[in-house]
Amino acid sequence: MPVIPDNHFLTDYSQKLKELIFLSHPVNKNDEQIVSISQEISPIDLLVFLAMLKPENQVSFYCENQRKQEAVVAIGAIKSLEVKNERGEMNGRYNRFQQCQNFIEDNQDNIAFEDNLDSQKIPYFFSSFNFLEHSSDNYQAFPQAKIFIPYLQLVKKANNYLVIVNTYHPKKSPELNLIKQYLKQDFSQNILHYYHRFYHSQSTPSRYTLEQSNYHNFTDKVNHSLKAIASDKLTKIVVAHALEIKLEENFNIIKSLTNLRGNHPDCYIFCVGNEKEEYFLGASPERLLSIQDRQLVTDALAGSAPRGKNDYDDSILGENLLNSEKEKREHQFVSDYIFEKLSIMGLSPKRASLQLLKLSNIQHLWTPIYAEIREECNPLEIIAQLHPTPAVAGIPIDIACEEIESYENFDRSLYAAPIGWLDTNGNCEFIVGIRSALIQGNYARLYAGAGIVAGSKPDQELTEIELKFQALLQALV
Ligand SMILES: C=C(O[C@H]1C=CC=C(C(=O)O)[C@@H]1O)C(=O)O
Repeated sequence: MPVIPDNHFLTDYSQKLKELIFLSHPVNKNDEQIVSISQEISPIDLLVFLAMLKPENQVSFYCENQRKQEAVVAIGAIKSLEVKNERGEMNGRYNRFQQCQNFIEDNQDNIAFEDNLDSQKIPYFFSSFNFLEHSSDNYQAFPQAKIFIPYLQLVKKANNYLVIVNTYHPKKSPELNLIKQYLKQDFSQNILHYYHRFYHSQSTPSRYTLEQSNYHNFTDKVNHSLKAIASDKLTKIVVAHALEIKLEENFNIIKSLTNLRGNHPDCYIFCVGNEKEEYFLGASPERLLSIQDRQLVTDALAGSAPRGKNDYDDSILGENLLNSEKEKREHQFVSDYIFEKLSIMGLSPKRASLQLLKLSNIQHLWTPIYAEIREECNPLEIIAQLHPTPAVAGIPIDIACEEIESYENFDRSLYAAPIGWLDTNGNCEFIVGIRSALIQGNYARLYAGAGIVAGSKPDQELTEIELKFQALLQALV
């Protein structure tokens, strides 16, 4: 029988653990080795782990795929790299990915693994990139590229839960032994029990004010894009819109993520937090790049329809989507682009047949694309080639990005951008940060976009982005 200690101890437990891991941490002087220790624990909700163990003003990363029963949480940065604005840089489009790759190469041999940890298969590098490699905004919540090794992480694979602490405390030091003892003390029970009290004491935000909806801006942008398409400047462009809302109190990040997870079991639920308690979160159905044991998978995802109110309506909507000449064209641009990019890299990609991806609120045309990785290929090199795909930018890519920059009156930040993790062995999982929002205290900017091709109708595109916003609003407020 597990003994549940009294509340004083429980409060103390997570507090003390945070102190040991984050506060009383030695400063790295001469690029010392990072010592990595791990402990298998009994099951715990990763959001509980995040809520209870993230100290204020520490960076964080969370990504969960319920279908695959996989999730990761990373808290604090023991080592990190930020790449700021790259306008005017030579080869700026690829440089930020290259810099992050260099960071991995410089650090991956500098981690000493204790225990029998199969370190090769564990995410160690957590990363996010802004949609564009530069920005004209004075303030940016997230830099153009960021990669970090965390102090504390939790990795879930099916029913296995592994806590990892990365530290500069020397091997066999008393501090390291103390941390190990703490991790062994019925960790999950201790964290969970106190969390229930914490969670129920949080208020539920309800009322919000719409700071800006300006949907006419969106339809204006669609009309403008249709003209650019008619004049052959572009073939496709993804027009995005930002909805700004304000609450009376701060957004509750953990509750929002819990709601997103409940409402969107087929999506990746994700959240990236910076040192200023600003968060970028969402429920994305789109995988940019997954590599596991040299098997690469990516998604061509474009073309949308709502879900039906009953099975019959739903299958009609699905059939219409599969047979729509305009939606298929919009989709094909994406599929061909990804296929071509992977082929140019010498990866011999293979496409599955076109299918429907049915999500709780929307359905999409979907072509999974597979390839086998050669030894010399590193994941960030592939991401540099793939991002942005025409599912979030357009065709031709460079012209679409120029239009996006000059016509969108907001910074995309991490919207539609690569967010993911890598291990020390070439495995990775990166998603595309769509169906997402930037949260700063009681303010949120929600993002949604729609692909525009010849034949797109502004009203229908507006309905599509309203559907996407609705899903986010339901989770956030
Ligand atoms: C750019 C977004 O979605 C993309 C992914 C799937 C379907 C899309 C579409 O049908 O327009 C978009 O290409 C977004 O949701 O903000």
